[in-house]
Amino acid sequence: MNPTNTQKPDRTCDVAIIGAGTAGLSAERSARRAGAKTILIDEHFAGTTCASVGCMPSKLLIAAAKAAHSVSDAPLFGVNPKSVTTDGKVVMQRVRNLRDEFVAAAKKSIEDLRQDAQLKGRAKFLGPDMLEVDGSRLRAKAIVIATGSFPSIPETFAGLPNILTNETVFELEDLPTSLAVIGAGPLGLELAQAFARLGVDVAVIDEGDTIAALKDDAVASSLRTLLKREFPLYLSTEIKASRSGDKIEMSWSGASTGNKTFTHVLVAAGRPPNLANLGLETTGLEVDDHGTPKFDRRTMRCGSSNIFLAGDCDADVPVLHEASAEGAIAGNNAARFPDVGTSRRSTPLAITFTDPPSASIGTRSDDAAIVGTSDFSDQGRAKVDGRNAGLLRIYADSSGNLTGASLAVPEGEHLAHLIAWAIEMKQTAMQLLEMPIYHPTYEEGLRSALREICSRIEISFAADRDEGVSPGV
Ligand SMILES: Cc1cc2nc3c(=O)[nH]c(=O)nc-3n(C[C@H](O)[C@H](O)[C@H](O)COP(=O)(O)OP(=O)(O)OC[C@H]3O[C@@H](n4cnc5c(N)ncnc54)[C@H](O)[C@@H]3O)c2cc1C
Ligand SMILES: NC(=O)c1ccc[n+]([C@@H]2O[C@H](COP(=O)([O-])OP(=O)(O)OC[C@H]3O[C@@H](n4cnc5c(N)ncnc54)[C@H](O)[C@@H]3O)[C@@H](O)[C@H]2O)c1
Repeated sequence: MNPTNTQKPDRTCDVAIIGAGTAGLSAERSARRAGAKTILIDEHFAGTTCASVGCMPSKLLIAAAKAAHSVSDAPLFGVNPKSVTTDGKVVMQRVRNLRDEFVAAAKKSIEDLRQDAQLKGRAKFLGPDMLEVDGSRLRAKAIVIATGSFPSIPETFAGLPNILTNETVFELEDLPTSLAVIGAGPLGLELAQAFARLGVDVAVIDEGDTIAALKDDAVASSLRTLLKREFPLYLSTEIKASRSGDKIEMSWSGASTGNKTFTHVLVAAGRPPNLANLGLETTGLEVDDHGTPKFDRRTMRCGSSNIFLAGDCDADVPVLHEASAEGAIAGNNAARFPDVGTSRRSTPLAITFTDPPSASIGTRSDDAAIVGTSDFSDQGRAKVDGRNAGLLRIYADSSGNLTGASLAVPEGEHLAHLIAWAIEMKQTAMQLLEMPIYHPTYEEGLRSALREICSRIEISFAADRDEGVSPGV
């Protein structure tokens, strides 16, 4: 660690937290609860990314798309809605109105802090225990960095008109006419499908071949097939963009070749950590190849320093519940510093809210893992609802202990939680099969995968248990 900065501070505290997002707010609460005098610093105090430009506005747009889709799906059931129109201005206004309510709730938790526990301005390290915030110096015994992430915009889009990111797309007054979505990660796919279902001419283009961050090729392939019924998805391509009047001409080559002019482009090409210009070079922290400080995810501590990381800025698991968990670990340890404790981390769980939703749960321990598969094209309840498609794969070790899963199936967000909780509770495939499952439900779809795992490890069923697998009855 670099030596302590010897300049005289304007203020002092036990724990300074940089960033009032989900992770920073959690860190502040946790440090305060542990008895520390805290100061929470933010450039804007504009509400969290989740509430303002992330989880909540994206789910509001998806909710509108779901309404539109259920109408377009109605003829399948013999229900024929008369003429249906989408009022894009009303769609976007509702997104913003409810988004503003979530933002107001996030801001309220900041307003509730003591006045002397908040500091507005951009923070920069002057040394490992000293920050400069808009010209004033703050010394802290321990510091939590919770500065979030920012949208990466590839060079090819520089200077072009109507280039959107998650930070600007929800400000559109009306739905765009056409939209190229760059990136087939969770962000790109969620918004691409939502806009497509609301009548926008959408295409998704990605330089890689992964979709929705899924690592299981069979599940990814199943989701890819389903999404391609709704909009073109061009993967493994090199992308070029140029101005065409007030529009953007996109061309791509590689696994597929094409070009098309779009009124708007949504760049969803990842969100790297927000760590530039933070003065990290004055801290002496060891950084990885991307410039992110190395840290222990059980303590959130950077090396043997007094500095902790939390949330998207650590580039570990950039989802909300992990930002909140990391904030609590970092804040508690910062307050206890140097008496730092280790915390258990929960089973990895990431969900992408496409339809069907996809999810990655736990780990696929190794190549020898036993895999059980459920094909939802024949699942009873899914057939009833006209949603019978998708694949679910559960992984177990050689004793049948559940280790992970990957899925893209209807109601997948709920099934993903059941599997994650079963893994947390160290359940085996057989133990999960012994749980009550009501009929007819999507949960019944877990059974084929679990039974396959049991049969592979040659676990025989108890004589008083039914071995049957039936899609509907
Ligand atoms: C479109 C979108 C949809 C998403 N959907 C989901 C979802 O459905 N489910 C899910 O779990 N996750 C989702 N996420 C991810 C989730 O939003 C993030 O993981 C989470 O918001 C990260 O919180 P954070 O506290 O790390 O960062 P933020 O909330 O971004 O907070 C960082 C704060 O640091 C401040 N800051 C930065 N630098 C400085 C500095 N130098 N000085 C002072 N202040 C500074 C910023 O002003 C900001 O307030 C989504 C993300 C996006 C973009
Ligand atoms: N449901 C959720 O939890 C949810 C939803 C949306 C976003 N998020 C979070 O938001 C963050 C950003 O999401 P994301 O989907 O942008 O990130 P991501 O990194 O998962 O996906 C980015 C995609 O863009 C592609 N890409 C990168 N550079 C490119 C280029 N120059 N040209 C073409 N394609 C390119 C990558 O190959 C990748 O597929 C992530 O941290 C994610 O966890 C979460």
